[in-house]
Amino acid sequence: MQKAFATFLEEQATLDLKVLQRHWQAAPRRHGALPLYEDAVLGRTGRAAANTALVRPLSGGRYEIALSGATFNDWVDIEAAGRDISTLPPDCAHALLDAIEEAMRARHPIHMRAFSVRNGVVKPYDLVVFPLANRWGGLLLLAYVRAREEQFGMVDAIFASTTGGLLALSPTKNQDGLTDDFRVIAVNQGGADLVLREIAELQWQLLSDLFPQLRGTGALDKLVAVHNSGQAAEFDFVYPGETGVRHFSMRAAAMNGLVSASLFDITEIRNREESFKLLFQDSPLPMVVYDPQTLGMRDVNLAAIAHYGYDRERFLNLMLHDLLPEDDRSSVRTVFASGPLEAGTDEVWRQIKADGSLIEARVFSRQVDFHGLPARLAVIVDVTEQRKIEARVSFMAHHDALTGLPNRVLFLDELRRALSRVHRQGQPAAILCIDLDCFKDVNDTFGHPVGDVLLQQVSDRLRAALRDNDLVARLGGDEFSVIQRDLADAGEAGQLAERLIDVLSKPYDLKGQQVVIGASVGIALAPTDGESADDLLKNADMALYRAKDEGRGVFRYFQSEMDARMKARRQLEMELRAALIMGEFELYYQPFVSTETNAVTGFEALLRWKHPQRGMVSPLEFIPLAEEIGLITPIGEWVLRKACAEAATWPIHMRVAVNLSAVQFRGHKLTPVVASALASAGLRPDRLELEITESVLLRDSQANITTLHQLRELGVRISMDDFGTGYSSLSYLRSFPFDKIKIDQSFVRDMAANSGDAAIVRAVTGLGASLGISTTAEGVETLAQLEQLRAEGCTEVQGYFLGRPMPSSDIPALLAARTD
Ligand SMILES: Nc1nc2c(ncn2[C@@H]2O[C@H](COP(=O)(O)O[C@H]3[C@@H](O)[C@H](n4cnc5c(=O)[nH]c(N)nc54)O[C@@H]3COP(=O)(O)O)[C@@H](O)[C@H]2O)c(=O)[nH]1
Repeated sequence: MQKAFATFLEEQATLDLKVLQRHWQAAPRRHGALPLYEDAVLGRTGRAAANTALVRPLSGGRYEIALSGATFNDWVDIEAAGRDISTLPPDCAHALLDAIEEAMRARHPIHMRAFSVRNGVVKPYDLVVFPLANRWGGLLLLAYVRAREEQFGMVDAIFASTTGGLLALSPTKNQDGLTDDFRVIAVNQGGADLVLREIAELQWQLLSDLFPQLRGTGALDKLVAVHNSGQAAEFDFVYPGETGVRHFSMRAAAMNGLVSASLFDITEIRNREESFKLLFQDSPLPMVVYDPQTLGMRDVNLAAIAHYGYDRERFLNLMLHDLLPEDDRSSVRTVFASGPLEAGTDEVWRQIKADGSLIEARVFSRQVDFHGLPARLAVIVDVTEQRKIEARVSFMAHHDALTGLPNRVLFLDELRRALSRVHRQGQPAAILCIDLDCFKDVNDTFGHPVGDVLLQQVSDRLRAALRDNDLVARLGGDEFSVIQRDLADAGEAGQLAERLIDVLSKPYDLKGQQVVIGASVGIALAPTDGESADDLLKNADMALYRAKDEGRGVFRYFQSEMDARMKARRQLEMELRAALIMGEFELYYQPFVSTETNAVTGFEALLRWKHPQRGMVSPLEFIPLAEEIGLITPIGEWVLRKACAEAATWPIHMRVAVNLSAVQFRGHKLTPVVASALASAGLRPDRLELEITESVLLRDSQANITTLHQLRELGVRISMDDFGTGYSSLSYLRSFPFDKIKIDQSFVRDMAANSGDAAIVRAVTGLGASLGISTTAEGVETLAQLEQLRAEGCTEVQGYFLGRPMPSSDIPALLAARTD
């Protein structure tokens, strides 16, 4: 019945509003202006008059209520006529002003929903504002309000909408008349959801019946205390429910004999806190929580205590920057306080431990909530060891392990830096390349460990001889290089070179061995001798090459013509490599003849290079280069195989002599190669004579003598070439039992004129005879020389007089001619 009446009223009101709207629309308008108040409203509002108010604009954006009906006054809860709208209750004033301004802008009636709140009850209204013209000019506005049926209490709204639990609890007494439990009077949906029940299941029930374990949590006692004391309280409790342990937070207040309580599930927060605690305290990584404002420590984990060595109490009294050395504190304070390290940092901080030792650490920090306050959690990764290793690796990458000097990589970096300084400041610099003379001999004679000591002593001397501004590096082997910065003139580089040669030429004490070596130096000047670091180094190296070439123990400045020579050498090197592949080598054969029978006893194989453009190239030109670049090994093997193969076609008593370079003795491959050459050719080993020079006995002498013995075991003959030209030829005869001594052609050439040479020839032949070693004299160019050698008892002779080196094709003719 009541509902039907309400609907009736609603319909009436709607009708009234429609009437007003129709009048406003139907009213005449002049020139599109708004309808006049007199035409649209005056005497036409009828029943709606109670719901309306006539509003008049004042100056300064203010509005006054000129007339107001009873329903309108109810809405604003005041007699509105004659009032400035701004003095009405704010809920109505705001709604009215919004609608008025909108209607004036739109020049059209505006319909809005407005609310009034009285005594916690919210009432919705329809508010319609009609803009009108005033007959005297200006505007008028008609405001119409109509209450809507629905209305609701504010408390109900909050009660229904909050997801937290809200409860109204009525205390119950026990037999002793004391409050010890509560009955649920009201509970919202949020509360029911929290405890996983329906509202109907909870209402009017005792808490202890609903939640039997609640008493054990202490929560019931606290509610009783709130009721008894009238004091509100806030507390947390843990409830061991059917679905697992849950954490709740409760706020309770006593109210008119009831207790109202709000309940929140804080299980997730507590779990998060627990896992944070677990991750924090049990983490093997040192961690601290600090206040981003004061940098004071809030918490430290066990790993941090162990790592820094402070006890917990002392640690917690520290500020974050107390962990840093004095010098770093001010800058770090800003960095850590502003907290730019959200995702971690590449920066490494120095830190001090309780015992004063310094560590290096990376600090990763992020914002955390610590017991409800903003804080930063810093994870500390100690990188001290890693940094030491990195530093060591970097040092090793840039320094020579034996001497500790910068290596080639660092040297070139420094050279580039020096060069840009030269370009910037215009003051020249010099690069000095130093090579030790006779270092190889020391190594070969005394072994590598002694060679290493020598290199260390050389490094020390070089370091000591230089200014702080200069730099010395070991580029490899016995090669050192110096950067001499800020030269006053080019002469300074020469003076330094002289000083270095002098310093390095002084005797060394190597594990009790007194050794003297020398040094050669090549100098290139920046910027004149090269644009780049590589060019300068290359040119200094070229100058060094020249210094070594010109007698060692000297220094040479780079000159541009050296470059041309070096280029020519490089060209030769390239062509030499190609020659072997292209088959441009040939063997010529020079006979040696018995002084006793005048018969040819064999031939010496002599290498020739038939260059497609340059013609025949002398071995004197290319063999040293082939030795230097290691190409002599394959070339020598080719000579051996070819000579053996051709000798196998000669009369059976004839031998072939093959020259061996000392380089061919390296690598222990010589004996198998000789054996293979003999086997492939089918040549009897005693028909092969291997000629060696003293260089074979100088370098790696012991290993080479072993190889000579192995060759001898094959049945091959070994002869000593160029005898008498070396420093200790006689001593070589002691080190290996040679089959033949070849007297150097320099003695033969001047034998007639120089009695000294004749005496040497006589001594060598006599020595050979007494040791049972045959002697061959080289370079016999005249009959007189031949006769003299025969008279001295020389066994064999060789030279242009007896036959020049010839292609193998000429051998049959030569042999035929000599037997005729
Ligand atoms: N490791 C190798 N060394 C080799 C090989 N082939 C040659 N050589 C060495 O090259 C040097 C120069 O040799 P070459 O130009 O062939 O000169 C030899 C003869 O032509 C020359 N000779 C011979 N008789 C005379 C003479 O009466 N007068 C004169 N002015 N020169 C003469 O002497 C060179 C032979 O010398 P040697 O070896 O000491 O017997 C030279 O050192 C060769 O050894 C090779 O395959 N491997």
